[in-house]
Amino acid sequence: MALKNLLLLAGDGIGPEAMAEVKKLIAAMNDTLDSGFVTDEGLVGGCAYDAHGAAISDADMAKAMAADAVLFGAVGGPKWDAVPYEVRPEAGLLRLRKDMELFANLRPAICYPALAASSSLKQEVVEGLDILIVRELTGGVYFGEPKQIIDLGNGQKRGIDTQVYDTFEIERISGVAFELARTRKNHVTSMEKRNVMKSGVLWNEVVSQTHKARYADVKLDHMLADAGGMQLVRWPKQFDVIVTDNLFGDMLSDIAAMLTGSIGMLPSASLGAPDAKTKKRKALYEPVHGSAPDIAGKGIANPIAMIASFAMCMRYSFGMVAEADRLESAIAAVLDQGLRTSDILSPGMTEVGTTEMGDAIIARFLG
Ligand SMILES: NC(=O)c1ccc[n+]([C@@H]2O[C@H](COP(=O)([O-])OP(=O)(O)OC[C@H]3O[C@@H](n4cnc5c(N)ncnc54)[C@H](O)[C@@H]3O)[C@@H](O)[C@H]2O)c1
Ligand SMILES: CC(C)[C@H](C(=O)O)[C@@H](O)C(=O)O
Ligand SMILES: [Mg+2]
Repeated sequence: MALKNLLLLAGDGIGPEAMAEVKKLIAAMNDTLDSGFVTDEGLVGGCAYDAHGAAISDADMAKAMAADAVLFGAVGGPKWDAVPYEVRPEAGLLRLRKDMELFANLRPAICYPALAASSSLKQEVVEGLDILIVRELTGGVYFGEPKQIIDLGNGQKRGIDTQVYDTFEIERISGVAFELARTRKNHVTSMEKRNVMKSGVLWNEVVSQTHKARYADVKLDHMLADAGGMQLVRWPKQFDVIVTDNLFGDMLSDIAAMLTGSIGMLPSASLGAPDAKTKKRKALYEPVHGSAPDIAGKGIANPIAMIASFAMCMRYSFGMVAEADRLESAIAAVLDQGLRTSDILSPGMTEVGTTEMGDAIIARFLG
């Protein structure tokens, strides 16, 4: 059996706490199922800055490029608030995305039945929710130039970020969304702000052209991104796949996270294009949440987003669909059993910490 090379980048704050649960799962899978995972580890974020003065070292970057898949925890925290912008913790994640060309970020928001009653929204609004946000991840205002602060010399400064999208970037991300929609409810909603932004006008045009040329069988709607945010909270079940740019995708996926009960529930996959010869794609899997400095070190972080990110890794990087399904079912079963970390706690449920939640999911998965 071919070995499966994983690079683990746990990062800062609750990143290492959540990653510890996935490490236990990987060790258990190797022991009992002979899964053949080989892991290496590296530093990213504030811990990498402390060690090397950079948010990720060239050596760890090279390991990420060579791995079959990268598992990423979270980066950032107040300790590094004052470090120079170029080497801030988040720069490590952005470099990984850019250098690995991970243009497609899949952020599924699923409301597990056991959590429907504990959402901040009404039960009927979120019950059975299963949507997928496809976020463009290597373009837009995150990477557009110029990006700078200019001193205007009159006591004023000017901060500039630039939103840039080329046709091929919009074509390839909308292609991913249409392909995935065909495996789901066959419905894509594209979100931009064509009423204000030129890049929004182009986005709308290219998504429509791609649809007409290659995916006319898929239902396509367009929505202004601000209205999309409102509709996500009003009646999220109207959506199947949402395709949107880097910044809108960042914000809309945090909104979608709360539909599932907590940001501690939302996994993601960041994928590159398949290699022309090997068909393998570079990939990084990470929870949508951050390093949660307010709860770091307390042993109470919800590890489900990290564990579910590993399920996505098995599905998308290794074709281990049965195992991925079983892991997701184990998460659902443990929630059905009433176990809750504090972020998803509701009356009558049993509060557990990060380790107990991880142990319970692993036991269900293996049992
Ligand atoms: N992918 C990443 O590494 C990533 C993503 C988002 C934010 N960040 C960084 O993380 C730092 C903190 O950002 P923030 O506070 O805006 O966002 P955050 O996601 O870290 O936290 C927001 C809130 O959600 C809670 N939360 C998050 N994950 C949780 C979990 N697994 N279990 C329980 N509760 C959880 C936190 O306690 C906090 O109250 C910043 O430096 C930010 O740049 C990193
Ligand atoms: C940490 C930060 C750079 C990142 C982003 O803005 O993309 C995060 O918020 C995310 O959602 O993955
Ligand atoms: Mg975000």
